[in-house]
Amino acid sequence: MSRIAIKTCGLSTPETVGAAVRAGASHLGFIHFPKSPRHVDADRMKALASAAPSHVGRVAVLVDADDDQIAQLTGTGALTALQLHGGESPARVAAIRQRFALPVWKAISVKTRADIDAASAYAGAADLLLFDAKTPEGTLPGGMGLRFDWTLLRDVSPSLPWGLSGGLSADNVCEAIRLTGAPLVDVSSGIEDAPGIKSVDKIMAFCKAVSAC
Ligand SMILES: O=C(O)c1ccccc1NCC(=O)[C@H](O)[C@H](O)COP(=O)(O)O
Repeated sequence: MSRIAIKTCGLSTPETVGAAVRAGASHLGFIHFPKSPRHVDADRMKALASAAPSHVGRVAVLVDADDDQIAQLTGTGALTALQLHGGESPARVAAIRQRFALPVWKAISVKTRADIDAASAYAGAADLLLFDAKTPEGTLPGGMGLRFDWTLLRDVSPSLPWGLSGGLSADNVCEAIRLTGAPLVDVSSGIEDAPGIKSVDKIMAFCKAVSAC
C-alpha cells in the first residue's frame, strides 16, 4: 500500500472493487445520490462494501441526506465512514457523526483561498476535510473531473486530517501531491472510461503512480 492514502471513489461493481483493493487503495468510495451516474442503492452499497477486506476503508458519499436515508446504509458494519458532499453545516455534520457513530468526512468545495480558510468551522464536527473543486451551478457537487488551483493549499495547515480531490489522474497526481503535500488523494473521473464506467487499467495506473511519487 502507498504511503499516501488513496480513495477510489464511485465504485459500483465487484470487479472494480477488487481491482482497487489489489491496486492498494486505502479507501473505497460508494455514491448514494440518485442524480449521479455512479449511484448505488443501499443494498448494492452494503454488498460491495461487505466484500472488501477489513483493512480497506469503505466510505458512503451522500449529498444533504436525511437521517432516514443514512440509516438505510449504516448499522451493518459494512461502512467505515460517511462522506458528506452537500451543503451540510458544521452542526449537521456533528449531529450525523453523533447519531451514526461513524467518522465523518466533509467535502469542501474550493475555488478561492477563502473557501479553504472557512473549512476550519468544521473542526470538532468532522473527522476529515476533503478539498474538492467547486463545480458549476446545476451540476453534480462532485465527480466532475474538475480541479482547483492546488497552489491555494500551499502553506495551509488544516486543523483536521485532510485529503485532496478533484480532477486527479495518473498523469497529474504526483504534481498535485508535490504542490499540496496531500496525505490522501481521492479520484473518480480519472479512473473512468466514461462517467460511471470505471476502468480497471486506470485504477491500477493511478495507484501505481501514487506509490511511485
Ligand atoms: O462522483 C459523483 O458522481 C458524486 C456525486 C455527488 C457528490 C459527490 C460525488 N463524488 C464525490 C467524490 O468523492 C469524487 O471522487 C470527487 O468529487 C472527485 O471527483 P473527480 O474530480 O471526478 O475525480
